[in-house]
Amino acid sequence: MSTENAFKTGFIAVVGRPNVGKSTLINALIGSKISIVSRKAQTTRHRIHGVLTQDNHQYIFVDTPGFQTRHGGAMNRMMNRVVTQTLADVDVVVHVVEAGKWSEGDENVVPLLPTSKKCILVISKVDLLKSKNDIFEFTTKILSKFPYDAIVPLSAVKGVQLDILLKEIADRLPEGEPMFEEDAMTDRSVRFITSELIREKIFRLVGDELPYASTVQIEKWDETDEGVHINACVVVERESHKPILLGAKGMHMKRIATEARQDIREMLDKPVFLEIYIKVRKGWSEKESALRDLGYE
Ligand SMILES: Nc1nc2c(ncn2[C@@H]2O[C@H](COP(=O)(O)OP(=O)(O)OP(=O)(O)O)[C@@H](O)[C@H]2O)c(=O)[nH]1
Repeated sequence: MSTENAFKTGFIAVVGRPNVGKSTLINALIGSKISIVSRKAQTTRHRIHGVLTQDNHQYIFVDTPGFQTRHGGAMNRMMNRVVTQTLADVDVVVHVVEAGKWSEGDENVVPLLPTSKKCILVISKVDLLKSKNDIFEFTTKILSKFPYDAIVPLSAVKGVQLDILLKEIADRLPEGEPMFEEDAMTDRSVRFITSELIREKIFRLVGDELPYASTVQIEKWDETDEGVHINACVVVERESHKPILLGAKGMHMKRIATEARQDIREMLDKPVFLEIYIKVRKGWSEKESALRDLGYE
């Protein structure tokens, strides 16, 4: 029997084209970056991005890989399959679009939205709008494309309307006991998170030029009295990817390593010595078996 104060727990996927502000939004909702990382967990159904437990609600945000539209190949097909499977299996989908900016990338997301799920439209970055009136016409246009359950304009950076979004999500979560302890530690290995942190930096810096054509393997992990010595190897598809990743005078690589080292250090809370190499493995994203070798399912 349903009671007003019953605990509600559910899975939430935050989707949208690159750069609309998904990560910023999730970080603003669930707190600092490190707390997301430390709560990363592997379940049989989902890769968990982070968990927020508040009042009598547990919001479990799941990872959804980017929607690939520009590049063909096995990687692309696998990515879209993962997206469709993930969305079929969550309780609430949050589709993020950027205020006043609708592009082909957004258009491509719409057919992947499941009609059988609760789907909330978030209009992000409203702090950048010159006039709030602009948003009305923009929103009306989007509403003709999909039967959204709710609309929330917000700014993750300014912290505007985040509580409203949480309320809209909460209203749509099913009743159920919490699945995670408030401070549940990771059951995904720190090595995996380390490789994800490096990968994140690569995508931030050169993602447009190297879309999904790289992966990161941790080749050495030595814990000593002075700290953790880590050797990581970035596997790219072609020789021509190497200079992109390196950047002029190795500047890209240096920045990737510096930023990744800071995050890893924060996560492990001890000194980190990080070396990153680049390896070329021809056509790896075309071969599903090679993908599996490298840890993709
Ligand atoms: N002004 C403003 N900028 C924002 C807001 N939210 C995100 N941004 C900026 O938008 C850019 C992209 O944000 P991300 O959170 O990385 O976007 P994303 O959708 O996760 O991007 P991908 O990881 O590429 O899919 C960053 O420079 C953010 O600082 C916001 O509410 N206001």
